[in-house]
Amino acid sequence: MLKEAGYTVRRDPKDLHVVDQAHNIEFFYLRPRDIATYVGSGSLDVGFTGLDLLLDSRSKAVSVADLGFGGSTFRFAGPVGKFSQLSDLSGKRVATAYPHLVEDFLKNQDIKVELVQLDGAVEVAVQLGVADAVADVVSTGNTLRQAGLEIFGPVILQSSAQLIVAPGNQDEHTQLLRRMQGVLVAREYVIFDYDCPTGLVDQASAITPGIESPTISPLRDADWVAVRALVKTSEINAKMDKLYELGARAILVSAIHAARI
Ligand SMILES: Nc1ncnc2c1ncn2[C@@H]1O[C@H](COP(=O)(O)OP(=O)(O)OP(=O)(O)O)[C@@H](O)[C@H]1O
Ligand SMILES: O=P(O)(O)OC[C@H]1O[C@H](OP(=O)(O)OP(=O)(O)O)[C@H](O)[C@@H]1O
Ligand SMILES: [Mg+2]
Repeated sequence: MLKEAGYTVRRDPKDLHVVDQAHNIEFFYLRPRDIATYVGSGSLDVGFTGLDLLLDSRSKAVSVADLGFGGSTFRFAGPVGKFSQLSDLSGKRVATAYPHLVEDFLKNQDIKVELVQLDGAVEVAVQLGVADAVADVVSTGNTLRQAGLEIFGPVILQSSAQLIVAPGNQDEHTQLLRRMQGVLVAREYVIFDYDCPTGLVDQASAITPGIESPTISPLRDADWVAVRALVKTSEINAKMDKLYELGARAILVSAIHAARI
């Protein structure tokens, strides 16, 4: 995303530090767990990290934008059929690599457990006998299934990538944030161009209203107009079907390289 946003990024995945002279920015590539700590202490101005890691770090860094990618949920899981609700965890051993996140959540729910702090691969902790249940990042759920575990209890957290800043540093990130949002919009939308019978423009505009309003341009044949509008990537096929059924033709869909809406 940084590359798409026009910044200099590392070429070698082993590089830990890159200077982008054109933008007067230094980029540091850190372990996911350490990013919020650096930003919270003020040694770095801004950072990209997961909400789960930000909360677990208990750092003073604050999120200024949800970047809408890197989504996961944070859940409790135990052997199939063994736990059904949160209160079943009382007094049990719970393995996690996010002890503060789990501790804060359980404190709120007034449940006491014995936390077993691990560094990763926590799903195997139950099989190896060091814990009765786990609290971990779940995306597809494949890792849990393979370990013979199932989720139970409430969602601890919905996490996704955030742009975080040092406290009191809110002004440092405006250009970075705007550019990242531009990349997100470029990924989220496509451009629709199509020919529409002049009498059907209102109906076609209702299908592709665009952001403010679709662009309608005259064609040489007065019975037709050209329509251009932004459409959500997730709606491409449904909108093409509707437009074609309505009578629109020559429907072209193009990717957006960059955008600022
Ligand atoms: N399978 C996944 N799907 C989506 N997001 C994930 C997944 N696994 C981890 N994450 C997210 O990625 C961020 C960093 O976690 P990650 O597990 O990559 O760190 P790590 O374990 O320290 O690094 P690594 O896995 O590279 O050793 C967290 O915010 C987490 O929510
Ligand atoms: O629900 P899933 O799609 O299976 O994804 C979730 C798994 O992905 C991450 O593990 P990672 O590979 O980062 O290993 P780690 O546990 O050592 O961090 C996370 O910690 C879960 O174990
Ligand atoms: Mg991991």
